[in-house]
Amino acid sequence: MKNPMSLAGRTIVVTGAGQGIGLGIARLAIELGANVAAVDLNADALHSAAHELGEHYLPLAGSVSDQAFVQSAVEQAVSHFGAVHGLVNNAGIGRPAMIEKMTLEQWQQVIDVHLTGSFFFTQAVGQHLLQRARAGDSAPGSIVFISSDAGRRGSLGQINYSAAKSGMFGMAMTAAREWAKHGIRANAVCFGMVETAMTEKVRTDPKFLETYLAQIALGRFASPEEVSVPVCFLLSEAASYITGQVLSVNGGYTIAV
Ligand SMILES: NC(=O)C1=CN([C@@H]2O[C@H](COP(=O)(O)OP(=O)(O)OC[C@H]3O[C@@H](n4cnc5c(N)ncnc54)[C@H](O)[C@@H]3O)[C@@H](O)[C@H]2O)C=CC1
Ligand SMILES: CC(C)c1ccc(C(=O)O)c(O)c1O
Repeated sequence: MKNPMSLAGRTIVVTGAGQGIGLGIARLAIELGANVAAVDLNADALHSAAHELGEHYLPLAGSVSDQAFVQSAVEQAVSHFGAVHGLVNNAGIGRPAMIEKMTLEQWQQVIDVHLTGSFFFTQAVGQHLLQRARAGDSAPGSIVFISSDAGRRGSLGQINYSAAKSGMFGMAMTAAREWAKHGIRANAVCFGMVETAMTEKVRTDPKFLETYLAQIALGRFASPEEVSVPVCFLLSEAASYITGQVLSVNGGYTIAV
């Protein structure tokens, strides 16, 4: 029997793949047999992973909030690998400030990357998946939106980020509803605290550290490697009956029915 978690012969676009969780997802997807079109603003980071990840890895440097770049990145992925079967909207930034002090620039930068960037990629990849569906492919692909518990329960100093991460749920559910009849699935994954550069300040500040750890049922933060597994699961045929869902991967930071 074929391993249902296999991504053999699939091409996945991963945004924010230069480091952290995105790089973890790219590595695991390739290990599971996929080709990965890796998108990031940081060209040096992308190119330094190229040697390790080999011929199944296509680095594409640019911003997710530049629509012309997004269109061209998806075209390059299709022409290089033949088709695209999956998308992970992972690129993210934080621009923290308390509500009363947040500038419009801080608000807008976060919205542009998380929401507008994910919209551009979902639209461009979605158009390609729809084309394949119309040509007879009954399961053309799967889209994963990377969200956060900040979008479920709020996060101090992050009204921009929390709004963007709640928005990822809405985008996943809408894409799932619009495209289910074409066999295209869309889900969101909601992470708790993962050990990456993005959270270094919070994780290493004794003032925040104890408060956070005390709220996580498993009592520890996650590694980028372990949170990449459920993302690849959702991209794979093992998740063929899962769409429109928000999967928490947070060590029990939020527990609810
Ligand atoms: N680290 C954590 O604890 C959590 C992270 N997340 C989400 O996971 C995703 C990945 O986060 P991390 O790996 O922790 O962050 P990170 O800061 O280590 O990596 C983010 C990557 O996105 C890239 N990026 C930023 N803006 C971009 C743009 N405009 N276009 C293309 N690439 C861009 C950066 O260059 C970087 O390589 C983000 O969406 C984040 O919000 C969600 C919950 C918790
Ligand atoms: C509330 C979630 C887990 C959270 C908290 C803090 C940060 C950060 O400092 O960047 C995040 O990115 C989060 O997703």
